Amino acid sequence: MELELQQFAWAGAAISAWAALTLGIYIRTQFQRRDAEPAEVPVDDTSEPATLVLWASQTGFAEDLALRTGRALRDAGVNTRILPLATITNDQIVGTKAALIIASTTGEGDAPDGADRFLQRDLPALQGLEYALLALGDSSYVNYCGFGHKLDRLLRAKGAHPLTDMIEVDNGDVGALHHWQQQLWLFGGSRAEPDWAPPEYGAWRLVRRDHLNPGSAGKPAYHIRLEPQGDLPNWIPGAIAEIYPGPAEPILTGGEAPTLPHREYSIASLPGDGGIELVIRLRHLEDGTYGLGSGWLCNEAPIGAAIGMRLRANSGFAPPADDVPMILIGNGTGIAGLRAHIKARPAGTRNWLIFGERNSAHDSLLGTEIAEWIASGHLERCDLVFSRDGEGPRYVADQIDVAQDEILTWVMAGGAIYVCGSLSGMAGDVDTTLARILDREILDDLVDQGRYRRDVY
Ligand SMILES: Cc1cc2nc3c(=O)[nH]c(=O)nc-3n(C[C@H](O)[C@H](O)[C@H](O)COP(=O)(O)O)c2cc1C
Repeated sequence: MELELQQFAWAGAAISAWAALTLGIYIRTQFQRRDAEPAEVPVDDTSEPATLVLWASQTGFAEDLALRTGRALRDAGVNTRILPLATITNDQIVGTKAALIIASTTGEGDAPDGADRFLQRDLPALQGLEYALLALGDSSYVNYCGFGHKLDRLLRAKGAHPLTDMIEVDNGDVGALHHWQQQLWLFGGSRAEPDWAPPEYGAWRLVRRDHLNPGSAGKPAYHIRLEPQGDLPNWIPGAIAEIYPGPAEPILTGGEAPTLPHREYSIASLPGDGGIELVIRLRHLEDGTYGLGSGWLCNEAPIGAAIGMRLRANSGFAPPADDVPMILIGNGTGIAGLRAHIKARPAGTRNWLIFGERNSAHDSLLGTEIAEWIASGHLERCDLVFSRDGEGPRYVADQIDVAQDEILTWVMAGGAIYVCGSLSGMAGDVDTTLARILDREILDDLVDQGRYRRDVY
């Protein structure tokens, strides 16, 4: 079913100074209240100074490694506090023994959302602090481990002492992780811990592959469904599927070690759907071949094929409480991550979808389902923005600009903003527009409060 761009009511007037001021005060007050609560209570109530494990994560891997690191230290009896780098305060550092920092890089050498504020904060307690740094990255990016390097420079400049050289982890490299694990004994960890290994792939089956955009001027996108060969695991919206991008029988049943790097996709379904659903666009490479993961799932794997997949929680894109109004923003295959959230929201919750694609005639990804959500009131408001339809705002950032008064109203009502989709051309423009409407500092506060979350790629 085709959908027309929904008419939006707009107040017409520019945002008044009054609204911006009130919003600032409102969000700051909330921020202070939240900030006063400890992010995590240490498990052991000893007088021994705590060792900090700090993480900066965009899609959950650094956070996951921080939890493993913290657990390994606690198992060895070390008083450990695991905290996000983004919100660490000077008081939380004062009197601590050492800091183990795990930080990924996102964008083009950028800090994960909110974490760059650490670089700007006045933290005299860093002087003399001993630390170790694990930098996660992917060497196919120009700014390999860019944020890790930035952090390392800053820590040294502020007088902190590295106990070891920074360890770079290229695309989850197991050897580098073992290296980190071995260094934990310097911080009181045990040398007897078994080696960390990535979780094993579970056995799934490809049961459906529906072409979502026939006739599109863009590349084909598919709605893919996988069902488990054993028990269905549990997950919550935001979770990520790690797919083995090739024939999986040898690793699932033949005991062979995986030879290909995994590929990650936002999960579009809920456990109640009985399977994992993904929305994937077939990526065409310059040499005429297809992307590794998208080529396997969209083109090569026959229906019925065994698929190796493991799930990873992503607390950075975890759902808000039901009473929090939710603004969901995205484009293209970003509908996947948004769909899981929309489906999980109970009836009666306030949800606003702002979604962009090319042509309404061919690119209304999941258009029938979106129409049903509108009809049932599950979406209180829906703005579909088609860049090539030639009328109205062209991109989601333009629509946000047009609807800025209502965005403000939703945020002032305690709303949260979730963005899923492409980093270049969407998430960056959305971020700039939101910062202009709300003020950059307020947007940063929303990040700290978990009310501005992104799953962008
Ligand atoms: C959108 C995106 C941008 C990325 N940009 C970079 C980069 O500029 N440099 C780099 O070394 N790694 C980059 N990476 C790789 C991540 O750092 C790597 O996947 C890391 O394991 C993610 O950890 P996290 O889940 O804790 O965020 C990028 C990953 C994504 C998804």
